Amino acid sequence: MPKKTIRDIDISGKRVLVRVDFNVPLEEKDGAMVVTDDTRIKETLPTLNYLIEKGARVILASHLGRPKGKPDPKQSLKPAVAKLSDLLGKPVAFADDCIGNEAKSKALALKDGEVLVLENVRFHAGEEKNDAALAKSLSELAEVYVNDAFGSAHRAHSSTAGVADFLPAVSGLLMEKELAYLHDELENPERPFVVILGGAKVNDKIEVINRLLDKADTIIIGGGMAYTFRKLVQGISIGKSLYKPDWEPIAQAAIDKAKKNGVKLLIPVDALITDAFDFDAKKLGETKYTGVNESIPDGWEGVDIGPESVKLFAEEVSKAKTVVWNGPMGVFEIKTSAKGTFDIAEAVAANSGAKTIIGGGDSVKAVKKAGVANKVTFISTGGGASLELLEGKELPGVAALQDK
Ligand SMILES: Nc1ncnc2c1ncn2[C@@H]1O[C@H](COP(=O)(O)OP(=O)(O)O)[C@@H](O)[C@H]1O
Ligand SMILES: O=C(OP(=O)(O)O)[C@H](O)COP(=O)(O)O
Repeated sequence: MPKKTIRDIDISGKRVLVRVDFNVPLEEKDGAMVVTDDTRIKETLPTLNYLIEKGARVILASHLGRPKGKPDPKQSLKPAVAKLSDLLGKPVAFADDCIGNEAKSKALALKDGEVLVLENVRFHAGEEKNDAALAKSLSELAEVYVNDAFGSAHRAHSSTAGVADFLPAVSGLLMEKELAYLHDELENPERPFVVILGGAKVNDKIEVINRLLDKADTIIIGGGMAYTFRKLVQGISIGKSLYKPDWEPIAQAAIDKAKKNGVKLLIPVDALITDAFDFDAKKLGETKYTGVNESIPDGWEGVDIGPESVKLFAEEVSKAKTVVWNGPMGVFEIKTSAKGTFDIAEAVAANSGAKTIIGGGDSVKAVKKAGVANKVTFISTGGGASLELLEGKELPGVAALQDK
């Protein structure tokens, strides 16, 4: 059922609470946090400019990172505010808490066309629990709620879903664009349909594989979840690579279902490994490639796929007619472990005969860093959200909005 958008309601002069997904990659530079990929901010500009032109008073809410329900200066939205102000070419106000007196008085002080950003909603433990009291407090800042956070639409949280119980709720233009494209293009994808999964959010994504096995012809697995599969299929030991015992039965069920459904499940056959990994300092210790199907020694961990895996995956990608990719193949933020991700980005971009869709905050950053973003068909701001849409799930952030 199509949802009402900001075009369907009168918003001039109204205070409008817009949930955006400004969960952008940050890096520390000279002691300050800076945005290293502004795609998610840029993509909200059509909505924000529309609201500004119509004279709405715009209040933006977002999460950033996973701060575990309490304030963490490293996960503040302030760097995103600086970026937004540059992009809009006007000042943007900021409130240090998403609810409370400061947020209220700053929201009430807004004039037509002015913009206020609220601090990270996940600084409150209620956000991820979809706490009604938090949703109500957020709703009291505004007269209308707009959800433009496609990247978070698979989360049923206070600011993505709960708040819609208290305000008229419609979709923003980015949300509308993402849903229209992904829904239409992926309903009956041209085959072979190849899905590439990677990244670090294994808890979220490993569950998705099961349902994608009913849709895709090939599923390629790289990134953090590959090691559980390699342990099971190749019988190798995986050192201290990303792994949880809970993932084993889920991976085994996927392996069995792939066989039953005749879906090709491709996993890496080699890896770049390191004996020390400090993500914040962007540093690896000693690194080396393993041989094919070789175990990873104790104390070492896989941080990228190796050259033989790249060959295997690229060959499969070259034969596809539709490719959906979410999740980097390795820790691409560090130069030494970026090659696998960049090589796969090149392989996806090289298949000009296929529809190629890349989704997710970090995946999009990786494809841009690889310099091939203009060669893919569609860039989505949502990773988990696009996968859940592809699975056929109803996204709670969309379900909460008014039908047309
Ligand atoms: N083998 C690995 N070990 C640890 N982290 C990894 C590994 N492979 C990829 N990553 C990390 O995964 C992160 C992105 O994961 P995720 O958030 O799931 O992707 P997206 O934001 O595109 O949805 C990147 O920061 C990358 O460094
Ligand atoms: O970055 C996001 O998702 P993604 O990594 O799947 O693209 C969204 O902002 C959701 O963040 P979350 O996975 O911490 O809920």
